[in-house]
Amino acid sequence: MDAADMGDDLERILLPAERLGARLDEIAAQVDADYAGRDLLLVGVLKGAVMVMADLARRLSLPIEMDWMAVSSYGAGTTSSGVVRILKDLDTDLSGRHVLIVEDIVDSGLTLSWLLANLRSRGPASVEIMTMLRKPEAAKVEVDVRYVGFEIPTEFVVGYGLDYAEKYRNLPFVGTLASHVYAE
Ligand SMILES: O=P(O)(O)OC[C@H]1O[C@H](OP(=O)(O)OP(=O)(O)O)[C@H](O)[C@@H]1O
Ligand code: HPA
Ligand SMILES: [Mg+2]
Repeated sequence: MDAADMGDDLERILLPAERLGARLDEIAAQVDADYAGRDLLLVGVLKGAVMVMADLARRLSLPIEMDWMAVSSYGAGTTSSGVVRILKDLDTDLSGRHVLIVEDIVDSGLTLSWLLANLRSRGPASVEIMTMLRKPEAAKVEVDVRYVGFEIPTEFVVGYGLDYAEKYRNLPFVGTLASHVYAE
């Protein structure tokens, strides 16, 4: 799916695919340097982080493991309920592991602050966060994020894994939707 397939549903492209890829090249180089000589476990947060997890993992030279967690705070809407539920837990025992949580977006920060506390309670050697997008002005709680792709304005965005009512995850770019989409 690309912009041309969206008709008038697309408002504007915030981050084209080339910028996302170029930024991931830089972040992967940093992660490779920071975790050299250590065993790294990437924990992707389903479903939004699927694209960034796949694209980051492929850029790393380090051997890594990947695991997945599904938590939900948004349901089908555009604002966080603040209530986080585990829909799927990790298969991996975190004790003594170096963990890098991979996320598509930190918006209110509620999902990640909850997840960080949850994973830290499992006895890992370290837990850090990589997120492709962050909305600094939307933060309800401050979360210490080690690697940030881009800071974006407080607008609801879709694409590159991010959905509105489960749609638009397969756009290669990050963009905003025309207001009529939300009214339908
Ligand atoms: O900082 P916050 O305000 O908590 O928002 C960020 C979270 O919300 C989205 O997940 P969502 O619950 O929509 O699940 P999804 O990834 O399956 O779309 C997104 O993928 C983050 O996990
Ligand atoms: O801006 C957003 N778009 C899609 N999903 C989200 N989950 C948190 N913020 C967003
Ligand atoms: Mg969502």
